[in-house]
Amino acid sequence: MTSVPQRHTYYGAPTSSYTQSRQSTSYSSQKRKHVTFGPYIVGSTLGEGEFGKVKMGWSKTSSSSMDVPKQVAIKLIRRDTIPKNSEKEVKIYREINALKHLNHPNIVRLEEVLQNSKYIGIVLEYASGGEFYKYIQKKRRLKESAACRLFAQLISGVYYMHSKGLVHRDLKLENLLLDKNENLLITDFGFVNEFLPENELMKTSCGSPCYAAPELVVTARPYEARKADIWSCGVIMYAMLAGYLPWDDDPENPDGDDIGKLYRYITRTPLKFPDYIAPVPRDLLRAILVADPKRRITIAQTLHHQWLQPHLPFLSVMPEEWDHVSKNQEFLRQPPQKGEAANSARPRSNCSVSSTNSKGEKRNSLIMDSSLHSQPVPPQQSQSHAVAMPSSPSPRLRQSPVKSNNRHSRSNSAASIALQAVVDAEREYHATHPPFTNSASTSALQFEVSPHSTSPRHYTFSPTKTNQNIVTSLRDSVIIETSPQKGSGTFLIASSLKESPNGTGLPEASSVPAPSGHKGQLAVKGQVSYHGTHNLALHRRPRPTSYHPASCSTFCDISQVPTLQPTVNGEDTTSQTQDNVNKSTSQGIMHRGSFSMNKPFVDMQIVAGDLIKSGGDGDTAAKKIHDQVEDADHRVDLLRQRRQSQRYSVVYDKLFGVAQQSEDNAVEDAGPGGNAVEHGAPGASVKRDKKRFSIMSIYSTSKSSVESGSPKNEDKHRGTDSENNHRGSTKRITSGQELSVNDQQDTSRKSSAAKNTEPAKQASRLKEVKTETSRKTLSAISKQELLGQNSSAQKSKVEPRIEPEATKKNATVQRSASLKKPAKPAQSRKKANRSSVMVSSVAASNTENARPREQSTAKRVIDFFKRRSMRL
Ligand SMILES: Nc1ncnc2c1ncn2[C@@H]1O[C@H](COP(=O)(O)OP(=O)(O)OP(=O)(O)O)[C@@H](O)[C@H]1O
Repeated sequence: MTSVPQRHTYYGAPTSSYTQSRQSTSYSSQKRKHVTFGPYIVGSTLGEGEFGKVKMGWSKTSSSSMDVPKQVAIKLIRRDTIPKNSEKEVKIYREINALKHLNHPNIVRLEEVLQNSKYIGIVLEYASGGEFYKYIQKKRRLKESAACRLFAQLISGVYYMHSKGLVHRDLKLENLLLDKNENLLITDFGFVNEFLPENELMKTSCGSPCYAAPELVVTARPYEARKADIWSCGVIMYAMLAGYLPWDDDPENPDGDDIGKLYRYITRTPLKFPDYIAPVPRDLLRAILVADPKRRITIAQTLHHQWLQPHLPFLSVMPEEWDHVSKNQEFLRQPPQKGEAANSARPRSNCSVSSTNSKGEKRNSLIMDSSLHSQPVPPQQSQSHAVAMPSSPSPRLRQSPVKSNNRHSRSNSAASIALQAVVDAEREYHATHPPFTNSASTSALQFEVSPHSTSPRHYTFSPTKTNQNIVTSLRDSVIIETSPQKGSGTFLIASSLKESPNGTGLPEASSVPAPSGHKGQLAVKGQVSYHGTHNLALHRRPRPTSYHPASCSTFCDISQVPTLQPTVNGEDTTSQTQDNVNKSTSQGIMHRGSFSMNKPFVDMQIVAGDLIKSGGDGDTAAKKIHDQVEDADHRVDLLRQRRQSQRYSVVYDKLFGVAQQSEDNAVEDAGPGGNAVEHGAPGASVKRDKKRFSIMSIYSTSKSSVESGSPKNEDKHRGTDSENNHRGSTKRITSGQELSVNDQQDTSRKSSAAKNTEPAKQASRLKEVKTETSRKTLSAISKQELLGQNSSAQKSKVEPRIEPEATKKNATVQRSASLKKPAKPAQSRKKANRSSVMVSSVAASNTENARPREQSTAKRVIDFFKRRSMRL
């Protein structure tokens, strides 16, 4: 099974009381150094791409001491690896310029772009849900409802992008991430390009073989880029539902390495479906995955396909609405921080994060002909898109609640408020509609043109009684209103929904034509159960992201690329930034032709230092993280002290030798940073994380051993090296049951004999009798100890059920961490859960209960020897 990186969750700052108590002592005395980049503390590596590493980052500043530092993903690109006027440079600038213009909840948000003498840092919204393809791998395939929701998000994002005149051209599972609420985020805009209404055909064949539309590969003719994006969306949809890629079963080309063969196969072989894909999604897939781009469904038609009907309220939000909402929301949540430029205001975000650590596995993006098709050099004004502060926030937005538990909502997203509105509408819709009723009632969608005399680009918000009405104006000055009708079970969409003849990508008129040749598919009446239990084994091994390395060479004719602008120094940037802030205030959305592949120097901020280490003084985020690390250190110290205090007694070591060994592992593994990983401190390495999980697995074995409660069970674990650890910990719990009283007597006899060698030689027979007596006494103590140990083992067994508050909290943390671990069979997952509980109980007994008990035991042993030597 493919391994999915282990995740850990950041639970924010330590509790205030703890922070306060530690602040005064350790923090001030010991300044930790953090790697920083501009205003961010740089943490662990999230992934690696073509351009370099993507690092986790924490904003150093937060508005109050209780605020959790904002997390971001920083794509760090070494400047010396980007040759001037190279394809690489173009890709980077493309990405930055595109992201600057895109404000959609399903498109990764660009926070800012920073640079210093060594690096360019693209600061992005942090996608804590990880990579989408791993999510599918973990689940094997998605349930239809989940796939539908995520596909709706994908389509909404792509539609938005197209409406801005941009095409992604490299849509694939690997370029999709998930946020903390499992919402989709489109990322990696390195191949993005602008299409112009009068010239929207492109020549550059880019993308990834398995996701690239056939017209990109089989012909050299210019292609319609939007249609190519739709094809890729179809492949993604198929992968979500099937658990593997379409046309992935050519026996002559099993790995798809031969791209020529792959595309011949694609164009000649009809699309096949596993039987668990229901008719309605099949219909959509058949409409999308049409080799002839002219016959392929448009994105506007896709929006209104029956399969996406449950998400129509969401899909009906117009691009302008996203821009408007996002601008307002930015304003509402980003009060400029002290000493910060207005355009670098950083929104606060809540942090439930996980870390993935994937190596760049996706180097297969393909460029077959990178000559840009008579692409005019974008006008200079296009570079003037700094973050703008809107004049006044919408009062409606201020009132809108954002509920965290909604699926479409992202509390830290650019447009979560609007999302919230559509989520509510969707919920309303779901309440009155059984999910995925497969009837031919497309007429249930009633389209109604409501002409409105508002001026172009004028946004109208209806007075909101509830969040269920979203009124927005279209470019052609028509109000679109989505209003689920209570009671009637009818969903009304009043809109113009016209595909604009100039290719702006707006939806087509009221009737949604069924894809040619597939009308019959829609006419399935009655309810169809979609969630059949078909056996995946019938199909080929699912390869959701099986990826076929490009067999053709990747090249780029950079002679066609517009000349890049010279590097701009910091002073210029400053003056231009202000200028552009002023300009962009009036720029709501991106105008056609404003996209630029030139260096986006406007938004770049110059940051001091080259990923320098800086002191954390006065740095709230650093302080919090430091405290967490301190906390970990402190706990480790306690463990070490405890261990040392136990060493003075040979008998003690003999009695608890195995337990000590096991604990040693724990001490080593829970070394400084072990806890830091748990709390997400910067620099927490995956290695440490692994160690933490290995501790968990050790205790997992212990637990099962305790549960079985028999030495036989323990024997099963004997054998390999790795199992020896398990064995050790098993003994820790079961030693009381395993060691017989006789063994203990022997042990104590030997140790006392060792101590008594000298006196014994000189002693008379009378003394030997005394020694015999003392041996008996020791046996008695050993028995007592043994009983104590047994009861301790029993206690560990019971403790999970009667956890103190702190322990419970700990257990919850551990549980959630282990649940996020790689996909495992149900049984082993259960085991992991149990192990989490064990860890917390053992930890609790280590720190609280066990210490006083062990000290008194040791004292008793010492006392015994004292008494004995006195007697001797
Ligand atoms: N915003 C983000 N949040 C979390 N992780 C991210 C984010 N962006 C990127 N990553 C991680 O970093 C990895 C590499 O990022 P990305 O694909 O953007 O780099 P790249 O250099 O553009 O790669 P590519 O070769 O695909 O263009 C991703 O696979 C993902 O694991």
